[in-house]
Parts: sequence; C-alpha cells; structure tokens
Amino acid sequence: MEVKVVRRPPLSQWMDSDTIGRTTRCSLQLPRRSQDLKRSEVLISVNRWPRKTSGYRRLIAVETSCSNNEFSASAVQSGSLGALGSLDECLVLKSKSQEVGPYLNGRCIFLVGMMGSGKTTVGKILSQVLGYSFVDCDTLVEQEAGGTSVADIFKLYGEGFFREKETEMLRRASTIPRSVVSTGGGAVMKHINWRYMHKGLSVWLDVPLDALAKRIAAVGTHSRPLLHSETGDAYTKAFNHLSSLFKERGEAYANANARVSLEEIAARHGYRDVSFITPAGIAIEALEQMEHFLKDMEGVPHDTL
Ligand SMILES: Nc1ncnc2c1ncn2[C@@H]1O[C@H](COP(=O)(O)OP(=O)(O)O)[C@@H](O)[C@H]1O
Ligand SMILES: O=C(O)C1=C[C@@H](OP(=O)(O)O)[C@@H](O)[C@H](O)C1
Repeated sequence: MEVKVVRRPPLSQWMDSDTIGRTTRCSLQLPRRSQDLKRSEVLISVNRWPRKTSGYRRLIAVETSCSNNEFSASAVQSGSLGALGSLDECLVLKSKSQEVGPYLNGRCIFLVGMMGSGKTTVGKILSQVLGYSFVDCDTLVEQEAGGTSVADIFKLYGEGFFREKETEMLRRASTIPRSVVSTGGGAVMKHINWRYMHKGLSVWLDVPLDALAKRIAAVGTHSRPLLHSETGDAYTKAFNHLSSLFKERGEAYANANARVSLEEIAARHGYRDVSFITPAGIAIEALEQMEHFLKDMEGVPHDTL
C-alpha cells in the first residue's frame, strides 16, 4: 500500500546513482534549507516513460521511496512536468476527479486488466487525484505470506494457493472505502472475486497485446511467474503467453463496469500507436468512463453536468 507523503524532499541535484534490479539508488543534494541533511541516501525506483507527447516533450516519471532520519515518504514525481503528468493533464485530472467524486460516493475502484496493463501505475494516479488510498492486491498477498514474493509463492506453494489468497485479499480490499485497488491480471477468472469487485466499481484497462509485451519485455518477466517459463526473447515469450491468456480471459475482463480502451484513445487523438498515451491520459479516460457508468446508473443525462 502507498505510504502517505510525510515530507516530500525537493528533487534538486542528482549526485550519483547505481541500479540494483528495478531500483536505482541515488544521492541527492538537497537545497540550503535542508542543510542538516546535506547528502541524503534516497532509494528511488525509477519508472521511465519517455513519451513524446504531441509537442515533442519527453515525460519522465520518477517514483520515489525515501527514508532517512528526517523524512519518510513515497510519492510519484515527474521531472519538470509536475507530479502527475503535463500541466494540462494535471488540470484535467483535477477537474475530472472533482466532477466524478460525488458520483463515486466513496465506492472502492477495482482496476482489472492483463499483466502490465498499468493497473498499478494508473491506480496510483487515480488514488492521488481522488484522495483515495491505493491498494495493490499482489502486495497484500505477499504481506500475508510473510513477505514472500508472488513469484516465490507460485514456486513454493503453487498457483492454487496464490488464487485462494488473492480471493481473500480482494474480499478484504472490498471492505476498504475510498480506495483504488490494483488487482492481479487473473483475478477476473473466479466468480467469487466478481462478487467482491461488484461491491465497488470495476474498470478494465484494455491494452493491445503487443504494447503489453513491449512493456513486460522492458522490465523482465521474473516477477510475473506465468510468463517466466517460455523460451525465446523477452518480447516473443511475453507476447505468446499473453495471447493465450487473453483468449481465456477476454470475456471475463468485459464484465467490468467501465472499459478504458487504449486503441480507442489513440484513434480519437490521431496517435500512430498507443505508446503515445501517458498514464495520466489513461487515468483521465478512466475517470470519464466511470462518470458515464455512474450517471447511466443514476439516470443522469450525460450532458447536464
Ligand atoms: N501508459 C504507459 N505507457 C508506458 N509504460 C507504461 C504505462 N503504464 C504502465 N507502464 C509500464 O508498464 C509496466 C507495467 O505497469 P504496471 O502498472 O505495473 O502494470 P500492472 O499493475 O497492470 O501489472 C511498468 O513498467 C510501467 O512502468
Ligand atoms: O495475470 C495473472 O494471472 C497474474 C498477474 C500478476 O499481477 P499483475 O497483473 O499486476 O502483473 C500476479 O497477480 C500473478 O503473477 C498472476
């Protein structure tokens, strides 16, 4: 679960860094008013989305997890473009979330979708703009298993055990109001899981398989045991396995209350492919789709607000 920001260290000058797996360890030179800190060791996991937006700006999002004697914080920060995306996206996110908030009325939001579809990334943005807590179902399972990783749970106890724990964690998450839950890609396959997810609102992040395979190939398959066993290069093995999983799961994802289709967003904006769509842009579309669903449910015409 995301830790609340206690104090956000101002990102100033990078001193040095080295990379351990997906985590980069860096030192930062903090500004004068933090003189007592001088050089602070900060653990940074860097998610780079070098997106060329329409204006050919590059967006680099940096997720920081910091701790030393002075502060302990976890936050999503983006280089020069603000915490959540470009300034335009921030403004739209803010106004959209204010519009949808009353309709959501504290409902828990469950993000569903294939591995790598962005449930965690987009979920964190949504939780931030809505002022909800962020819950990662895989992380809950890992905590329940005493800190054992999902990959090790599969290896040591088998997928059946993981699925049981996943159901229990979804039940638990469904009792947390005002939360955005990132579910595991396979959570849609059990009927009972939908009973819990239908207590709130579910949103399917529908991302084309080739984009998913590219994202997963970029970070490696080690943390996603269902993709790890195939032979071949990282992209091909991810693509092949995702394709067969999607054949089994496609219909189940469509049970979600709202759908965010990256292909449709790309077509609407005239993008050549979906890699031009930022996580903030996806979060905006998720808010819009949720709003449509909730207004339909309450019989509110879409054009009155
Ligand atoms: N819109 C996006 N464009 C490019 N990469 C993305 C986007 N959203 C997420 N990613 C990257 O894809 C990978 C999987 O995202 P993640 O949020 O962990 O997916 P999930 O939780 O659905 O498995 C991460 O490396 C993340 O940085
Ligand atoms: O698709 C799946 O069956 C799985 C997806 C993973 O979560 P993400 O979708 O967050 O990668 C994780 O729950 C587990 O490896 C199984």
